[in-house]
Amino acid sequence: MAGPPRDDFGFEHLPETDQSFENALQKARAGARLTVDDGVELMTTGTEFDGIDPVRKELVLEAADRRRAEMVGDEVTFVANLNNNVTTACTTGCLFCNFKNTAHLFESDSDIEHSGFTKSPEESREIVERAVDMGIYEVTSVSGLHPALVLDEEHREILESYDNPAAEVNYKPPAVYDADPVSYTTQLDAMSVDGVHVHSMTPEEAHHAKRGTDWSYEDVYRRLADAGLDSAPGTAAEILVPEVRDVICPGKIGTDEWVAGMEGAMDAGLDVTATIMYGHVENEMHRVRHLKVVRDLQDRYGGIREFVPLSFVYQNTPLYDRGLVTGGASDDEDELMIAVARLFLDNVEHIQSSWVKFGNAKALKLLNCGADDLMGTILSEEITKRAGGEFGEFRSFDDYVEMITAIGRHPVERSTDYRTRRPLDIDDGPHGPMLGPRADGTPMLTNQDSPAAADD
Ligand SMILES: C[S@@+](CC[C@H](N)C(=O)[O-])C[C@H]1O[C@@H](n2cnc3c(N)ncnc32)[C@H](O)[C@@H]1O
Ligand SMILES: Nc1c(NC[C@H](O)[C@H](O)[C@H](O)CO)[nH]c(=O)[nH]c1=O
Ligand SMILES: N[C@@H](Cc1ccc(O)cc1)C(=O)O
Ligand code: SF4
Repeated sequence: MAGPPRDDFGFEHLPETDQSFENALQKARAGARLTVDDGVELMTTGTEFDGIDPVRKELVLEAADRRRAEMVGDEVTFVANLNNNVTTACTTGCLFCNFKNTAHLFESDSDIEHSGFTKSPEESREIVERAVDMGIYEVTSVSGLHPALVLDEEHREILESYDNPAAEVNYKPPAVYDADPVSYTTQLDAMSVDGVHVHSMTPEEAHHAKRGTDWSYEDVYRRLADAGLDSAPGTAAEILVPEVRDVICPGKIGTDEWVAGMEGAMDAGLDVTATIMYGHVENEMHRVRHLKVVRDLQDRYGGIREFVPLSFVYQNTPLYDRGLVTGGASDDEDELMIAVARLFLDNVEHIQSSWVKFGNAKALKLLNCGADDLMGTILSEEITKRAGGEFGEFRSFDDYVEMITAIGRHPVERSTDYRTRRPLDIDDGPHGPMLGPRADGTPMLTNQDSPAAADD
């Protein structure tokens, strides 16, 4: 597993508890609320010895699978969606991320080649238009923290009023860059094609959208919602324990700020998701403490629609290049992450198995370890691919129906908030989306599969 360096960080929080595995398992089976120590016992299959005990692991997975069946039944959901990320330019420098390109490479006077992009609002709109024609329900959009990107023109005026905006508030005017991302509100408005659901603005991005002002997260999310935002992704969470963030993303907002951002989004009336990015330098105590932060937030607010465990994709990342990790999570760790998330988060209904991170075979296996959602069609992917992930960028509705039916579960197309659901029958193919604003059941085709491309 992620190897020897994990012991080298001098962490204060270690996977040590006063609980026993047997007690923790008994509580989990009885549906009692788990403590952090209970969670750590389950996640490690017992802290009294090193390594995963295969027999105990099966008992944890079984308990989680049973809990999933009790909480949400045998349906497996997925959403017809598109990822449309606006820019890869970022000034934050997280060590697990290969999505970003250093923002100064995008400046007009830089002649260093790079593989990044910045889309204009018009380009974003065209991309979303095409996907809405294909039947998508949702567009997911997450971006780097581009110095010219502002909430709106009022925000730009405030940032320009600083004496030295680049140093004080991480702002440079669009004229400095080859391409202008304009503003978050303009981009969201451009992506709101025919009322398609716009899922965007992580707490990190919301923090960027309020830099240099005294605006609250709620104010910012309200303005974003007015521009077309429907819900917010709870990425940027990584591991919500300061000593881990200090190692993997020292330039990022802290744990409290992430929680404040999520609260602001929910105060503004938006649904959110929550995530964990695991399998790097952190240990099981960090993972379960993270789950506790999410469970406490959900106790207070109730707006977290799903929890998404993102297994760290290590290949092309600075963490791996610099020898801080030697790999990602093992299969056992992925299974136990999903299972303990299901058992610990007794107040979050849906746990996502992310095929883009796990591949089909493991993603299906994880549906028997506590997960009940199989992500979305996405049509395009940059974060995982650029980090070295190899599981592609598209799953068709027929793929979904076949895979989910093959494991004896029931495929269901969902809305982002899970409130609208449409069961699919394997005998009624070919299958396509029905919930999007222009969806009519026609199968979605990617450029690669389209008849036009085949003629080339
Ligand atoms: C790339 S950022 C984009 C949005 C914004 N810049 C932010 O940080 O919130 C979105 C999320 O992708 C995930 N991510 C980035 N690199 C990853 C990797 N190598 N493996 C798994 N997840 C990754 C992280 O959880 C991160 O918060
Ligand atoms: N877009 C990606 C997701 N998840 C999006 C979800 O499918 C869903 O639409 C959203 O969470 C709201 O319910 N998950 C990934 O792991 N990678 C993506 O690129
Ligand atoms: N796009 C993010 C994942 C993501 C986005 C939105 C979510 O709601 C959940 C997860 C990634 O690939 O890592
Ligand atoms: S995770 Fe987000 S903030 Fe961090 S470097 Fe990548 S794009 Fe930038």
